Amino acid sequence: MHFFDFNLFKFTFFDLLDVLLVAFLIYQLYNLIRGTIAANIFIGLALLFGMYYVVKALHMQLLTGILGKFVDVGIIALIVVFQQEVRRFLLLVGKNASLQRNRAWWQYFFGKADAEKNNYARIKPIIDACKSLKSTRTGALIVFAKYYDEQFYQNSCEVIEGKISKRLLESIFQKTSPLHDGAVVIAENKIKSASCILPLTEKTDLPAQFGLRHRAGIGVTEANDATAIIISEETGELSYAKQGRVKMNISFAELEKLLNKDF
Ligand SMILES: Nc1ncnc2c1ncn2[C@@H]1O[C@H](COP(=O)(O)OP(=O)(O)OP(=O)(O)O)[C@@H](O)[C@H]1O
Repeated sequence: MHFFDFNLFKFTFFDLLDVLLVAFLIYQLYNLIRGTIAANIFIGLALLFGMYYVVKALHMQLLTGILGKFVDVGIIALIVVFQQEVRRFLLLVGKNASLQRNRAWWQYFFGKADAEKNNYARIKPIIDACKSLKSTRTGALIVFAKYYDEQFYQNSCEVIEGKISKRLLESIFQKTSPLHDGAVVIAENKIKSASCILPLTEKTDLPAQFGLRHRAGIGVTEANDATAIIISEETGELSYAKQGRVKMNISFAELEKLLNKDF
């Protein structure tokens, strides 16, 4: 009689790799949906799947039949329900293999000082504009898109295609400007568009003072490979959003560091 199957405990290097990769994917998934409404949906679906296997093991025919209908369309339902999260996940995976990254490594080894000098020249007008907007308590939302998705941005934006300058940014966000409502999108080293209406985050754990501007600033970084500076009209505070998370009340020195890294 066969009591114990030692083959069950054969653990190869690839099994270990398999477990580590699954753990990594679950961790990334957790990071993506943490604090969002999707986390509740995910728990709901996990319970449904769990229940299906329990009732199946207990041979409860009727419930197994009903729950089985949901489980059968499992992967398609997951993709439909988590459309935004799947998009963000794929962006995250793709970003690490992107040409932009490889160029950054190249610069790291062969031309760091030069790259930093150029970068400072690029970000200075943005920092100067933020200083001025903060001092006048002018609300602003500036998005830095790694990839300018025409379909995503252009539907709701005014096309600008202008050189990045302090005065242009100030003029756009001035309260009497027809373009001041909405976000400015910077990509390909240009102010691509202004007055953009962006998707709002569905996060439920944000500070009470965060209104639509902050929600839009966080939302765009969830749906796209982008970061965003948010200047509050109410308090003049600067926040920085990246991958759906937000750093509040940052200083200009911090902003410079963040832009140096992300822009
Ligand atoms: N979907 C959106 N996309 C881009 N900008 C938006 C969007 N919704 C609102 N805004 C901008 O946010 C402004 C309203 O900001 P609101 O007062 O609700 O935000 P807030 O996060 O509390 O910021 P503040 O501290 O500046 O008041 C609008 O005038 C508009 O410019």
